[in-house]
Formats: sequence, structure tokens, C-alpha cells
Amino acid sequence: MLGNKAFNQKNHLEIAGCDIVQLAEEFGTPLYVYDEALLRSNIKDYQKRLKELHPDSTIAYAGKAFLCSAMCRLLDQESMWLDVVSGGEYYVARESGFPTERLLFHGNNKSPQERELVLKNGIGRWVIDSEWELALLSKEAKNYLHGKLPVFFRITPGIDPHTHAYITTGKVDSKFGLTLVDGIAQRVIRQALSYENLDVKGLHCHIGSQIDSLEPFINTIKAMVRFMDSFKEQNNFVFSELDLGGGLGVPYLEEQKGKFPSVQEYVEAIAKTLQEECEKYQYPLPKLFIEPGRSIVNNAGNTVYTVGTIKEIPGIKKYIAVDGGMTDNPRPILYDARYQAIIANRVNQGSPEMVSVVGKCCESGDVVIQQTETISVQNGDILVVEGTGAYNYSMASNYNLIPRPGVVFIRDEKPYLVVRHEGWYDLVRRDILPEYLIEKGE
Ligand SMILES: Cc1ncc(COP(=O)(O)O)c(C=O)c1O
Ligand SMILES: N[C@@H](CCCC[NH3+])C(=O)O
Repeated sequence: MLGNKAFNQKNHLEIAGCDIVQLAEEFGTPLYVYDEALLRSNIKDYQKRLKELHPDSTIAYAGKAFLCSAMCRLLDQESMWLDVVSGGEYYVARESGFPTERLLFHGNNKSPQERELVLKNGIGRWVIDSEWELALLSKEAKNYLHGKLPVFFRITPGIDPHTHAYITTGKVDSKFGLTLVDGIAQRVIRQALSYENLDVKGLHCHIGSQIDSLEPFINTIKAMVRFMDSFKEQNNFVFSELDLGGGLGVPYLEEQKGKFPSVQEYVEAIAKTLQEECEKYQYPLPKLFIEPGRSIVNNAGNTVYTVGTIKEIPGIKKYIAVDGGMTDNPRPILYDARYQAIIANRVNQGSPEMVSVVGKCCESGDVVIQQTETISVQNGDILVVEGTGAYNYSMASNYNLIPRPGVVFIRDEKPYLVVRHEGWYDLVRRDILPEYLIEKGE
């Protein structure tokens, strides 16, 4: 099992001391359930090791992994920074009271409205992604009312992290960032130094997500420091900050435990490599930023479903249909992602069987878990899919006009609803019936 789970005397699953069967009765299913203490301790693991090894550092949690007002508050309480990638994420953070000076703003195609929102309300670091964006900002930053605009430049360092192609972001052929190979990064940043409204703080890079070894991170740091040094030689300018993005992978299955570097090992590797490379080039040690997402939230999140239809095709397969699916977890259909599940109302009772857990969408690829062993499942069982804390709620959709589930945080063994469930009402809220479609009675 992943995270803080146990079985109680009723043979029910407990997450962080909360009976999941009771929780399902009280809040309904499907439901995302987060262990708040685990979210906080995952954050503290990063903070503690970084403070020891590279005290001049900042952790900007990547909001795209999971964000809502309660998460923003929690991050603020833990003195974190927050990486936002859209006007929407920025807006939610700001509405929840998160200080804008601790926000870091990403995006390869920031819209005029997004740029205006951020310039008006302030930002901790703005990550410039392209030459086009620099050209726009060179004019728009005049409207920034909070001093010089503090900027990073996103670099694609040409490193392959050997993860799924869809979540690889730092190769030369990428829609993100400025490439090193053709001198574009060098030229664009040199240009930026001539704009008096911009305060060039440093460089950013992010090579991909769900990365299972330290080597690509180490090679990235080597490439970045090499570039920083050559930029210094040619332009007499020192970058005082370096952001290495996120990307540390996590186990989703029992058999993957121990196959990913721990947070401690990751922090040790990046801090040590950065120090060594800076010594090698005699480059002043920059302030270090990182942007972990998945490794902070994934094991703290679970999705609770109710089992509905059970269909057995003799000699072929047994299908277990739950009351959610690709609408609340699109990762299996997008990346062939694998998950494991627990029957929460009869833990360890019944004989094991192989089943495929599928969703309720009108799509054959709507599979939550392809062939998993579980105890024999019955209609009405409460099925918990583990490790859904990252990129599930944040990537959920309304396909088939299915309302999205609510989110509960468990704190001190008690559940708190932090995002309410959508209802059918929410599905018509944005619809407009133009006059010509309204039939007028005589
Ligand atoms: C720029 C950037 N920073 C941080 C992250 C967070 O990555 P992860 O959730 O893998 O830690 C991502 C997502 O891949 C990203 O695109
Ligand atoms: N959405 C991806 C991660 C992408 C991270 C953003 N660059 C996933 O679910 O694994």
C-alpha cells in the first residue's frame, strides 16, 4: 500500500486514521481523498535536505500536479513558493491569499490577458519561454508597477530523461524554451540584458516528469553550468539563480517501491553536482530553485469509487466498472499509466482474482487498471485506487458530461471537503440558449 494506510477492526481501509467506507457514505463517490499530514511531510522532506545541503534555495511546488484553494493555503503555511502555468492557476493562488511575490509564472504561450493579470498584481519570478515572449515583455514590462520584472529564461538543455515521450520536455526538439545548440539562448538573453525594465535573475530548465534515475538531472546541471560559464565569459554577466524544474518520479505499484531515487537522494545529487560544477568553472554558486510536483502530492492522494456493473467473459476477462474513470483519471489512456487498488470495505477477505477495472465513459480505452489482482469484487464494493494525488484532479474532464468529483483532505483523522463535487447543474451553468432557439408559446 502507498502512504499512511491501515485496516481497522471492521476490516475497513483507513487512510490517515479515517474509515474510508464511512467517508464514502458521507461524501459519496467518486471522491479524491488526500492525507494532509503526508502532503506536509513530503514538503518537509524536501525542505530539510535542501536546507542542509544548499541553504540558499527555494522550492516552488508545481501547481499543475494538483491545485485548489486549500492546497494554496497549505503551501503558504509551509512557506513554499508556487509555480503557476496559467492565468487560472495564478488567479486561484491569488484568490486564496497566496502571496504573489512567491509565485513563479510559466507558460510557452502566455495570453495577453494572462500577462496583464500578472503584471498588474505582481510576481516572484517570470519565466520567459521564447524570443517572441521577450519581444512582448520588453514593451509590457513598463507597466509592471512593482519595480523591475524579475525574470528567468527557460532553456532546453538537450537532455533525454528516458520517460514517456509526452512528458519529456528538455530535448532540443521541444515546444518549450530556448535551445543551446544554435546560439539562440545566448542571443536572446544578451538582448534581454539591454532592457532596463527586466531584472535577469537566472536560468530555468525542466527536462521531463516521472524520471526514474538521477543521471539525467546530473547531466542537466552539467550542461547548464557549462552554458552559464560560457555566457559569463562572452558577456561578463553572472546568473545569480538556477531553477532545475521538477521531474522526480514516484512508485505507483508495490513492485516499483525502491526503484526511484528518494527525495533525499535526489536533493543530495543535485546539490553535490551543482557545487562540483561551479567549483570546476569557478562560477559563483547560484541560488537554487526546484519545482517538484508529483513527488509532493502523488502518494498522499487516492480516488474512492463504488463498484457497479460486473461483467465476466468466461475464459477471457472479468470487467469491474466503477463510477468514474478516464474523466477523473486520464493518465492510463494518455500514458499507459498503471495503478493498484484496494477493496476498502472487505480488506483481505475473499479469494484473489484477476480483474480489469474500467470506467463508465463511452470509450473502450477507459480503463483504470488493466488486469490487476484483487480480492473477489462485488457490486457495491468501495474500491480505492492509490497514488492518484498528482495529475488526476488537475487533468479531470467532463467527457460524456460527467461531473467531476470533489476533494477531501483528511486532517487529524477527520475529513474536510475542500472542493465540492460538481453536479449536473454545473454542466449547464455556462450554456447559453440564443434567442432564435427559444420557442415562444403563442
Ligand atoms: C516547468 C515544470 N516544472 C515542474 C514540473 C513538475 O514536474 P513533476 O510533477 O514531475 O515534479 C513540470 C511538469 O512536468 C513542469 O513542466
Ligand atoms: N501530466 C503528466 C505530467 C506532465 C507534467 C507537466 N509538464 C502526468 O500525468 O504524468
